Amino acid sequence: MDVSPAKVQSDASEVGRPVHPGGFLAGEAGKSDHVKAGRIVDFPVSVVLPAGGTGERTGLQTPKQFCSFLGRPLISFTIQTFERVSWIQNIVVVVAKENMDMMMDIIQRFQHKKVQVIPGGSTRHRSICNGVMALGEEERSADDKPKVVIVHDAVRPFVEEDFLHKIAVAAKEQGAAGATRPLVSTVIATTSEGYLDHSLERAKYRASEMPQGFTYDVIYQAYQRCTESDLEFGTECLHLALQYCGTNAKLIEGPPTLWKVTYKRDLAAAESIIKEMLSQSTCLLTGESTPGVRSADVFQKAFGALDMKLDVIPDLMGDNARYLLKAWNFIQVSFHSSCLSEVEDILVALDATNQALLHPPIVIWVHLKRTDEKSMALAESATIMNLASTAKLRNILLYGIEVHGSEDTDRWERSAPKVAEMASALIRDRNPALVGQLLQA
Ligand SMILES: Nc1ccn([C@@H]2O[C@H](COP(=O)(O)OP(=O)(O)OP(=O)(O)O)[C@@H](O)[C@H]2O)c(=O)n1
Ligand SMILES: O=P(O)(O)OC[C@@H](O)[C@@H](O)[C@@H](O)CO
Repeated sequence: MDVSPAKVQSDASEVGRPVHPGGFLAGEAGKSDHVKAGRIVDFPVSVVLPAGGTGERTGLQTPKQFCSFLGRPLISFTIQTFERVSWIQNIVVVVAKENMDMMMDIIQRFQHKKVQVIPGGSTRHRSICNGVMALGEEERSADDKPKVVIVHDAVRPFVEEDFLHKIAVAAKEQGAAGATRPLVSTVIATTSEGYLDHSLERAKYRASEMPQGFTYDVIYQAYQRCTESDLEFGTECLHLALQYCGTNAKLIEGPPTLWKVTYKRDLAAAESIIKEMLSQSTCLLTGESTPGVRSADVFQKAFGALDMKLDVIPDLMGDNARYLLKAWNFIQVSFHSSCLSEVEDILVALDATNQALLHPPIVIWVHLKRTDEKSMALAESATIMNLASTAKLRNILLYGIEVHGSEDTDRWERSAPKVAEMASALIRDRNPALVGQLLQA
């Protein structure tokens, strides 16, 4: 299936609630202060992200690292996770020559920092080798060279700063360190005729994952000394460190989120996790209206049941403006169709923060109508459609939910849970096809 880099359509089925992977959400910014969090790293660390593959096993024309989710290529999520780590000095992204221009465009579009792009090789080892050599280039002064190099597949977007810290410190102490995961399937050896020769005792083995860390000298020497056969057929950097530098890597079991996007199903799983992460926090703007305030408890209960955080505030004025940088999603409860101006204010404020490109927010207008109010005139429903079309160009998705008879307390109590359920579904599903629609609760 030829998927344009612009989007990956998938029927991402829930893959279960993910552990919070990686800090690619701006809200994690405070956590990247390693000093405050007790993560002291007093030596220079660089990263090599091999991204020079073609992703054949996905069956797609677009290499998986460039497949997009919610308008953003997978590799951009991975880069952002690393660039947000303050103790990482620089990131070398290794891509196939024919993809270097596209990679530069991605860096520019998503304003990635600390990133250098270099050409990859015909195999993963050759690409990683190119990345390591680039860190040691002549023009870099001796103190520019890193003490530790973290190597991480660009198609493993969900890595956490805590784990990176463990790998970096272990690599500095031991010379090499690697992430492992328990084996899910037993490993068996086959005869040349394709029959079972023997099976390995699974408890004694682990899956080697990424990130891996090395002192610069170890990984540099390992690639200087390894053979052409290693470069052509090898898949394990830790092996090169042992074989050519006598360095036994420290092995650290990592979280389940370290998995590598390899097959098409992994793209769907990655999209589902990214959506989950972007839908975690929402701000309910009740205004000063009684029904709006009354709806708070109902929404809190509904969102809480879905493990979605909901903060309730009257508006985004004053100190509450901080939510524009913090929460990714907003629900504006209002009475009159004229209150679309409140929605417009949110859209303008969100646009001004320039966050939407990296963290596309959802804005939902909940319109509480009194029985005597006529249904929105065509012009008014066209207004929300127009607003939504403009907002979508800025990666902001706007939806509407209309509730009738809200002055009738009982009726509102009955419909509020439904409204909350619809709002949480819109936030989680983020379907661009529904923007501007005025759903009826
Ligand atoms: N010549 C290569 C081959 C792979 N990689 C990178 O190494 C990582 C892990 O490799 P893999 O999952 O095998 O990626 P592909 O080789 O692209 O996948 P496939 O084998 O399905 O083609 C990926 O980020 C991939 O882009 C690389 O930098 N250079
Ligand atoms: O073999 P592939 O190119 O699919 O993926 C590379 C993986 O082998 C590698 O990332 C880990 O096993 C750690 O070495």
